[in-house]
Amino acid sequence: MTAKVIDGKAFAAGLREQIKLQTAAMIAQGITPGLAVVLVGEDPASQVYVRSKEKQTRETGMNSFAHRLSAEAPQAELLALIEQLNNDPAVNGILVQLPLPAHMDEAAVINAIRPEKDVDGFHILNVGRLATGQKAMVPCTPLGCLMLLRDLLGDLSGKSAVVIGRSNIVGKPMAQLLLRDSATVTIAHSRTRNLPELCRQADIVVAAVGRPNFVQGDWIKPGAAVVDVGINRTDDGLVGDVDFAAASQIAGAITPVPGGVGPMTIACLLASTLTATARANGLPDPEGLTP
Ligand SMILES: NC(=O)C1=CN([C@@H]2O[C@H](COP(=O)(O)OP(=O)(O)OC[C@H]3O[C@@H](n4cnc5c(N)ncnc54)[C@H](OP(=O)(O)O)[C@@H]3O)[C@@H](O)[C@H]2O)C=CC1
Ligand SMILES: Nc1nc(=O)c2c([nH]1)NC[C@@H]1CN(c3ccc(C(=O)N[C@@H](CCC(=O)O)C(=O)O)cc3)C=[N+]21
Ligand SMILES: [Mg+2]
Repeated sequence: MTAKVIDGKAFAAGLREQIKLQTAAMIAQGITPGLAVVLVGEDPASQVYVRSKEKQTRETGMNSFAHRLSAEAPQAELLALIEQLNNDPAVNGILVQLPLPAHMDEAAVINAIRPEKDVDGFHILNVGRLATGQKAMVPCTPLGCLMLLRDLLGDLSGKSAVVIGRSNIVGKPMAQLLLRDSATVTIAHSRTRNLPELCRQADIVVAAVGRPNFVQGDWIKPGAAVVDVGINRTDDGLVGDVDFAAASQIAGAITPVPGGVGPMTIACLLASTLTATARANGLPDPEGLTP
């Protein structure tokens, strides 16, 4: 059997078209959504992502505000910038690119963002809202994965899902979203004992590990949906966390790397910026862009 290769790049392009239309409708009402992206330091990969975010933000008709701080900037300088953005009515969304330099306290920085403008969904209030089933800003990567899975499978109710990875930015919120859709969710991590067996029972496997080709083909249940979040730079180029060649012989559907989850992350960031703008202006949530 050969899996359907899920075209995240095309799905994301379609999403951006919808966002563009809804942004135009908002601009016609005198409201232009604005996204501020803050980059601390000169990490080359982060610079690439930030440039890509700025470009796509502008292409959808939103305002993009970029702020760059040196790797040595004191945390107080970053907190002062966040406070300025919190109070700027033209800024509806704030993203502070992670990771931050080691001298900064990531949680303190994230929690300084006004939760309504926290388009990453990393603020403690949004984490708690998601966990308790309240209206929240939802992390972009898991939201993108959820959209792909719903599009592929329809109702996720009763499906068994294994999420490999328990980070605050991918694994945990992914598990929360799947649980909210009534999937039966197992979260695996580096201390998990019987990972291949757990995966073999799963209708859905989401891999967010950060190890190239970690998930083996024979871990996959025939016909299962495999979502590969991993971004690993190797001598063979960019590869995911799943052994794609092997897994795509067995899975029902699989996301490629690149061209799978990555483009969805950025499209969902724009979707969340539109959602934040709508909520800030007392408008209904945008159609088809919230979980
Ligand atoms: N496509 C996209 O848009 C995005 C891609 N990424 C990519 O996704 C990947 C994961 O990112 P992130 O969540 O931040 O990574 P983290 O490093 O924060 O988390 C990795 C997780 O994998 C677990 N893990 C590590 N080794 C094993 C193992 N041998 N068996 C089982 N679990 C293991 C860790 O377990 P433990 O907790 O026990 O250490 C941890 O929970 C990375 O490749 C990253 O680049 C990230 C964000 C967005
Ligand atoms: N505050 C914050 N929010 C984030 O969402 C965030 C972050 N920090 N730090 C880094 C990670 C990583 N991340 C990616 C986004 C897009 C691609 C992406 O577009 N990937 C392309 C390939 C890009 C390439 O060629 O390098 C693809 O998979 O097709 C990947 C990874 C967001 N992150
Ligand atoms: Mg991490």
